[in-house]
Amino acid sequence: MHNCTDIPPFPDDIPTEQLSIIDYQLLLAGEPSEIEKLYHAAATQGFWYVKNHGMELLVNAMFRTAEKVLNLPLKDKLELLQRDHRGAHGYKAKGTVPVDQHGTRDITEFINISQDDVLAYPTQVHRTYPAPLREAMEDVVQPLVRGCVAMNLAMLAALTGKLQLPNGTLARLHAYAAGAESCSELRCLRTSPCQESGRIALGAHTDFGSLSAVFNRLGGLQILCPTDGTWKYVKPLPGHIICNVGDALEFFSGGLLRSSVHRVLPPPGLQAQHERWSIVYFTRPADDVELRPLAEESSLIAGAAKAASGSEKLSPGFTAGEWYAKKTAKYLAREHSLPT
Ligand SMILES: O=C(O)CCC(=O)C(=O)O
Ligand SMILES: [Fe+2]
Repeated sequence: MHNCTDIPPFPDDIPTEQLSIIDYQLLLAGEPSEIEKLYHAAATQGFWYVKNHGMELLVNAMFRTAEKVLNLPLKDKLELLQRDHRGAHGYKAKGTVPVDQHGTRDITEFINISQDDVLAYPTQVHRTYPAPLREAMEDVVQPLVRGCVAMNLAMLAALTGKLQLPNGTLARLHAYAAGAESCSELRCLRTSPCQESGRIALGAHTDFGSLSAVFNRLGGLQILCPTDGTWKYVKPLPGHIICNVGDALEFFSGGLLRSSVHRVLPPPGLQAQHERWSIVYFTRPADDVELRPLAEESSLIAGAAKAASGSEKLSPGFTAGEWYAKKTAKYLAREHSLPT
């Protein structure tokens, strides 16, 4: 299922959001039109594709690793359960989170792998992981996470300039001093096949951090379109990463960048009979970074934050670590009452 040629095509008759495609190599070369395209996408839809990232082989290997991990017996996976905000690195079983007002549960399981643990491996920072992950750590997980860190830092650097912040400002908020803890992580998700119409696999949410990079093969990801308020699919394109802005970057930018609401439905059309796998890498600020507009560092951001004044949304009064804990608390509380 991880080979794009094996899967039924994404239907061409469903509402689909057109996203900009950013060429990672042009971005690295500092091409002004590419940087402008990225900023525009981040400020309007909050989502875009990235091509020419050079990580496709690692991504395929990570899908194979994810399959081995999530195919472990449920009792082994339950030993990896997320426990609290610190232990949000770990396993979330399917059926633990209500996805609508009737209390219908999600149909997606996932495991969160802490970036701190990956980069420090074999030293353990937060927790241990099962054998299939440990075995792939050096050849697959570490190089993939390093590639994602580099890509997201390159995009943050480009956005730093467009937000008229001094060079290095956003990078600094995501630099984890030696020994400091971060919430950045790699997530592997599996959604059971489902042909029930209207079923939601993963409920509507925004991402907590600054930037997310989504690798998927089958459709199902939808964004709430900012212009007309309707749900639109994001079509997976072979070799392309789907990237999006998270809450932290919306706060830092005084609302200039958009953390868009999204959700996952079972794959559309003929794809619905297949299991859906995806991998997401989340870049999050260091735990102690305060979430608020960076108004002192940029008059552009100061102006935007002022124009949006009254919107508590932009200064929630939390650090990144507290924000993450608050947002995860809702489903961590339910982990121990799994439906059978
Ligand atoms: O599976 C996907 O395509 C997206 C998953 C997602 O939005 C998330 O895990 O935050
Ligand atoms: Fe998400």
